Amino acid sequence: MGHDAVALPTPKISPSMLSSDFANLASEAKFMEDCGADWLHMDIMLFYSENSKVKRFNILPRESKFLKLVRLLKAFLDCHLMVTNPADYVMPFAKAGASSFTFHAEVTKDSWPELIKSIKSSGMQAGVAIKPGTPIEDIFPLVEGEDSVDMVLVMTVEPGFGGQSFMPDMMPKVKELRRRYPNLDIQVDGGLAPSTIDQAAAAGANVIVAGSAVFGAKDPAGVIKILRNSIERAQSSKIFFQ
Ligand SMILES: O=C(CO)[C@H](O)[C@H](O)COP(=O)(O)O
Ligand SMILES: [Fe+2]
Repeated sequence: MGHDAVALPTPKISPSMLSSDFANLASEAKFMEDCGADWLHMDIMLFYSENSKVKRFNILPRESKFLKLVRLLKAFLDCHLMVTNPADYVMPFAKAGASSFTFHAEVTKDSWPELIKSIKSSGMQAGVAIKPGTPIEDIFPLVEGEDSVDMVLVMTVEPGFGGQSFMPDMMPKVKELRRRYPNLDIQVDGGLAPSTIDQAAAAGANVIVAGSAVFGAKDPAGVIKILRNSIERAQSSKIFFQ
């Protein structure tokens, strides 16, 4: 099938709640929806804490109050789990109303198929994330296998913090994914902003996480529009297939 016949996945803008006012999560979520957000991105970080013994986490997995509030808004909750034991989080997140569950490829090599199966059978979409140092080839089996993921998240910063600089050298990974899988949801996370979005769009990303660029803007709705327009432009020109 030529690329002209391929239905490219729709652009989705997913503001990262990591940059929101945690004391007012529900109203911040509603505000993002009003600004045109498609999804809401939630970061759950216990990744480093378990190794370094530094307890650092953002939204407690068992604290489902926020998830329930957002469920009332019928938002799509895009959950990015930077945890070393993602299987333990599947049921709590499914029960709390998460829409998608993205785990890190670096942590669960032995149990990928079981993990994906359990995420999907509990009613969530499954995603796999890779850190900047992880080669893209590592996750091809997860996209092609019988129990395959719905989305690949290419980290464009080292996981851990909002407000870091976008890593353009991650774009060849995105480009390779888009070339191989024209209709896969490809997410980029870290440092996405009006100044960096065109690089991600040209590489073929269609799901854009942005925290500081959206929440720190005077006009968050305007920023969301700029991000979306860039993806739409790249998709209509099919620049990433050239
Ligand atoms: O996963 C993350 C950090 O590990 C965040 O989603 C990401 O950093 C978003 O923040 P920003 O857009 O400000 O870079
Ligand atoms: Fe994230």
